[in-house]
Order: sequence, then structure tokens, then C-alpha cells
Amino acid sequence: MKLLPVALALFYRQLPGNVLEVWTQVREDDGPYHGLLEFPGGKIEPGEEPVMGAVREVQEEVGIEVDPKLGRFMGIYTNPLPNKTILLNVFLFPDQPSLIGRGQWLKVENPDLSRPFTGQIPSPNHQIIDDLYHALYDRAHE
Ligand SMILES: Nc1nc2c([nH]c(=O)n2[C@@H]2O[C@H](COP(=O)(O)OP(=O)(O)OP(=O)(O)O)[C@@H](O)[C@H]2O)c(=O)[nH]1
Repeated sequence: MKLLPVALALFYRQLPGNVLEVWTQVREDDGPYHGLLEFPGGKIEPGEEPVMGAVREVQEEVGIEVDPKLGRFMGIYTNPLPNKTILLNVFLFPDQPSLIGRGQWLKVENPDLSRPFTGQIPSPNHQIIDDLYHALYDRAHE
């Protein structure tokens, strides 16, 4: 089985009342994920530091520069497909002023978390978003 490492940049911000917002953009290509709201990201190149892959994809897809030092590794999530398994290396980034006017902020609130976005986001992203919400707001993590 083939393992395909991908880097994702998850820009997020916290609003009052235990609200999380995550930044997404519409996928424009004409593959099976066309039209989904996704995090900037793509395949990590051979020899590339994963966080640099996230920063490069942000530059290519969003057109903004971000400092790799701002990226915090959140974890690796898997997306098992019939012919390969995608390893999503997720990096958290703080909201950037240069994102203003671009993409969409998805509002994540208890108790539904990412559920309202079913069908609008890639399925592995539900776990990523919900884990981030819990890490930020569950009392056990404070
Ligand atoms: N960009 C992106 N990819 C995601 C997300 N969630 C998720 O499961 N994926 C999966 O991760 C893989 C990323 O590959 P990609 O096709 O965007 O990578 P790329 O830009 O380097 O590829 P390309 O050169 O073929 O355009 C896809 O299979 C995609 O479905 C997400 O939030 N953002």
C-alpha cells in the first residue's frame, strides 16, 4: 500500500463563548473533491520539511507568505483510499491579517462542532476540526 504524505495549514481563531473558527477555501480542481471547503495543503515534496510543505502550499494556493515558525504540529490524520492512504500532517497557524477578504471562516460551536459541514468538507477534516475544538475548550485539557 502506498502512503502519501500531505501537509495541511489550519488557520484558526477563537471567538468569545467557546467558538472556534477555521479557515477554508473552495477546492477548484475538477477531481472528486471539487467544490469542497478545505484547508490549504498538498503533497509534501521529497526531502521537504512537512511544515515547509504547508507554507509552500499556502503561498501557491492562497497567495500569502506565512512564517514557518508560526506553524505548530497538531498531528497526523489518515485518509484511507482504495489505492493509497493519505497521511495528513496538520499544522496549526494563527489567524493572519493577509487572509482578510479571502476564503471562508467556518464557525464551530458546541454541541454540533463540524457536523453542520457534512458533505461540504473532506471527511477526514471532521476529526481534525473536532479534535482542535476539544483541545482548545475541554476543561480536561486546561
Ligand atoms: N488540500 C487539502 N487536501 C486534503 C484536505 N483534507 C483531505 O483529506 N485532503 C486530501 O489530501 C490530498 C491532498 O492532495 P492534493 O491533490 O491537494 O495535493 P497537491 O496539491 O500536491 O496535488 P496536485 O499536484 O495533484 O494538485 C487529497 O487527496 C485530498 O483529498 C484538506 O483539507 N486540504
